[in-house]
This record gives sequence, C-alpha cells and structure tokens, in this order.
Amino acid sequence: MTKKHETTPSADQAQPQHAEQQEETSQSSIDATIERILAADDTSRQRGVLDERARELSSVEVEHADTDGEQYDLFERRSLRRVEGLSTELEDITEVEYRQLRLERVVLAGIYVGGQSAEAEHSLRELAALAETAGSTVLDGFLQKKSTPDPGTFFGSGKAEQIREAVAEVGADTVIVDSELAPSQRRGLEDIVKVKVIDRTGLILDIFAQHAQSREGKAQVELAQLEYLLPRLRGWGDSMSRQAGGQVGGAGAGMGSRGPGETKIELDRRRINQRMAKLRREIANMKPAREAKRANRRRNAVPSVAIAGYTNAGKSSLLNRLTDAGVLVENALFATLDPTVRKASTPDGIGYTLSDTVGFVRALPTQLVEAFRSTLEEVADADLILHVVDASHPEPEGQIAAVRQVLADVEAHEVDEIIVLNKADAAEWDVVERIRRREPHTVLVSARTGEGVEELKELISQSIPRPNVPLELLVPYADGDIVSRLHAEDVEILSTTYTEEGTQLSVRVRPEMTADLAKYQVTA
Ligand SMILES: Nc1nc2c(ncn2[C@@H]2O[C@H](COP(=O)(O)OP(=O)(O)OP(=O)(O)O)[C@@H](O)[C@H]2O)c(=O)[nH]1
Ligand SMILES: [Mg+2]
Repeated sequence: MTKKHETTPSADQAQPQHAEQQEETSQSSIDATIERILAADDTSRQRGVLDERARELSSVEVEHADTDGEQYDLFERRSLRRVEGLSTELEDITEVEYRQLRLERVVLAGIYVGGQSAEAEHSLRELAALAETAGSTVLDGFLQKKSTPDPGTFFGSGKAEQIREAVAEVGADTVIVDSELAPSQRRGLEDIVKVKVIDRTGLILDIFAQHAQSREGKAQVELAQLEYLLPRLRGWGDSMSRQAGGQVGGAGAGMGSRGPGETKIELDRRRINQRMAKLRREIANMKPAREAKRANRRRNAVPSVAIAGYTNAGKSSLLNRLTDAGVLVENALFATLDPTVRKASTPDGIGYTLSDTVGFVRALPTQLVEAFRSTLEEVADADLILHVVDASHPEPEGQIAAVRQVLADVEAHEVDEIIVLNKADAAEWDVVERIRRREPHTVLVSARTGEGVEELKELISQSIPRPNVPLELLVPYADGDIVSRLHAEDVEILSTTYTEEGTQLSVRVRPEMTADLAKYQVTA
C-alpha cells in the first residue's frame, strides 16, 4: 500500500474528481475574481510565513539550568533522532503507517477565514515547530484564504495544483496540512500533490509516539493512533474499488464492489478493533495502581499540586527548580508525556506532591485527550494547578485558552489555579502586564534563573490545604520522639514553651493525627 499512486484509476474513482471540478467551475465567478485579487497578496504570503523561526520553540540555544539534572534521556532521545534521507520501509502499511510517518522534507499548508490571517500564521509557525520536533525539515509554508474547505481536496484543485508545483520545486516528500482532514480530503489532495499528505492530528500523534516511554504512555498513544487510523484505512469507504484493482466498472458500486480488497480491509479493521479493546483493557488495568497511590496520598492528606500548561512553557524546568528532580527538559514540543510525581515542601515544611504532566497544544487531538484521560484526571484531582505560561511568547492568551479548554474537558476547571508566568528572563513586559491585568492570581518566575521562585513557593504554601486542627499539647520530656515527629510531619508549630512537666506546644495538625496526639492534649 506504499504504492498509493500506482493504482489504476477506476471509473468509480474518477467520478468524484470530475464532480469536484464541476463544482469548482460552477462556483460563482465572484470567487474567481476574489482569488485573482488575492493572488498578489498570496504570493507574498506564500514565502515569508515561515521566515521567522517557529516561535513555539524558543529561539535561544538550549541552556540547562543546574536544576535540570543530567538530562540522560535527552541524550538518548537525540541519538534516536531521525536522520534526513534515511528511512525504514515497512511492508504492511495498514498496520504500521500510523507510527511511521517518515517525515523528512516537508511543506506546510493551511487555510484561513478572512481577517484571521495573523492567527493562521501563528498556527502555521507552531505547525513548523511541531514538524521540527518530529524530526523533519520544513522547506516552505502556504496559507490560503478560504472560508470553507473544499470537500474533495481541502484546498480546491487549483490551489492544490500550486502546492504540487511548490512540492516539486523544493523536492519535498510530505505535505502537512494545519487542520484535521477528512479521510477523503487527504486522499483527494494526495492524488494531486503526488506526495504523502498528513494533517496536524497525525503529526501530533507521531510526536507522542516518538516520546512515549512508560508502558501506560505507549498504550495510550497507540490507542489514540488506532482510533485516528480506523476511519482512514486506505481502501475503506469510497475508494474501496482501488482495493479490487479497478475491476469494478460503471456507476453501480453496489454488490459488485465486494472484492478481495474489502475482505483484507475488513480483516485489518477487525484486528485493529481487537487491538484497541486490548489496549483499553490494559490501560484500565494500570489505573488501579495509580489510583491506589493517589488514594494513599489522600489518606495521608498530602496536598497535591499539578503543573499544567502549554507545551514547551517550561513545566518540567519548573518542577526541577522546585524539587531538584532532574526531569527531562528539551526545547521541543511534548518532551514530557509520562507524568512525574515528586515530593516537595513549603518553606515552612508542609509537604506536598508536585506532578508534571503532558503539555497541551491548540487543537490537541480529541483521540489523545481521550486516551490520556486517566493521566489528565490527576490534574482534576489536584488541590492546586500551577498553570505555566511562556511569558516570552508574544501572545500567550491563545495558549492559556487552549489549556483551559483541555482542563475543562477533563473536569479540572474548578481546581484553584495560579498562572505562573515563566521565562521572566526573556519576557516582554507588555505581555506580562496584559496577562496580569486579566488574571487574578499570577506570579512571574524564571525556572532558568530562579527569579521569583521563592515568591511562587510562598504562594503555593498559602494556596494548598494546610493542617487545620488546632491543638494544645503538653509532651513530657520522656516522650521527646513525639516532639521530633511533630517537627518532621505536616504540622504547623505556632509556639513552643518549655515547662517543668515537659514541652508545651501550640500546633495545627491534619485531622488524621488528632487520635495519636489525644493523650498529650491539654486545654489552653
Ligand atoms: N529563557 C528561559 N527558558 C526557559 C525557562 N524555563 C524553561 N525554559 C526553556 O524552555 C524549553 C522547554 O522547557 P521544558 O521544561 O522542557 O518545557 P515543558 O513545558 O516541560 O515542555 P513539554 O514537556 O514539551 O510540554 C527548554 O528549552 C527550557 O530550557 C526560563 O525560565 N527561561
Ligand atoms: Mg516537560
């Protein structure tokens, strides 16, 4: 199935293309005129969109803060980077296509509705960053003004033809479209541009597949990929006749269209469904272990703080800064997929857990949100969310909105949230001011330099549930270990006085501790 362009076009297949052309010509001539007028604008737009480096990846060389640790994973990951021009051919593409996109030299393309070109450019630059993260070289980018996507080829055959020319000119082997394409649009476009076409969702899934490490993460990504792939199996649906080798003639693609191709596709489809059911079971089986851990934390009333935010905002760097965890930090999108939970404590010694999560992105594929639901639900369960925002980005508002959308999807929108404006060392002041005006709880930090981190720790300390049962204790000197325990555990010690009978303490503890301390209790 690698040889997608070798199949002889059947009458059946030619039909929709023909219809599409008709539709195209029957579109009002006003459209054509507008297109012509825009053409001038378009040529300037076609080049230049990607002249600036993709903003989503920071433009400064990656430096690591001391707190970032040894970054062994990074070395490993780099050493596995795709090498341009080398690729592994795999035979049974219906089975492996979804993990092996073989992106090498790519051309990007997107459409925008009138008046939203800035937004579309932004999105296309982000797409470039995603493509780079996936290991490909971005050669060119196009934006087309179009209010509704063409049902057959997404761009319309005229524009698709231009893309084909550009692809041929720069020698690209893949076109990445900045939207989610319907399976038929992807096929329609591939037939014109003559190289592989993938969409934003497929690209993000590919990055996730490259970065997944844990058994659970891998299973989650594979499930999302299969879900995405299922309706996209080549030969499924309208192009069934290609599978039958073009033997099906005439308009009636009814009974006669049942050929060997369909059987093969049905088989694949059944196998994929079985695999998906198995993955769902596996993921469900992994959940109890994580839930047990979480329940344990709950029982011990350890407050939990979740770090969430747009991809590359600096979540892992912040976790490292707050805990010395040595978690992988990379100037790449979706560096972290596997949630990491670390212990941390407030300046006055109240312990809490801090967890790093998968980054979010505009239009995070729904298949991924679904597959990662169990992971993301940990965020919903937290006592506090540190929503990390890249303050060196010119317009982080869109990112904040995208993150909140995902948080709402997993019902985490009611958890207390602190907006952590990170990368203070590289921030634009007007951006910082703008966000501070809009958001009630913000703090400006730099995970790299450590600036503002003390203030953030203080804010966390005030925002997590604190021990809240006041007790007056008198502990005989013989029971000195109790006093050390009070110091070691999550107890707020308000005052200590030494009397003849023992140490007198005024404390606040968590409810679970009151039973143990009952025998030392005195009335104030
Ligand atoms: N200038 C500057 N760069 C920073 C700061 N914090 C993080 N970075 C850089 O931003 C990039 C992304 O950092 P990460 O901590 O990996 O970001 P993340 O949010 O965990 O990213 P994903 O896991 O990919 O979603 C890295 O190149 C960091 O070195 C900061 O305070 N200032
Ligand atoms: Mg990370």
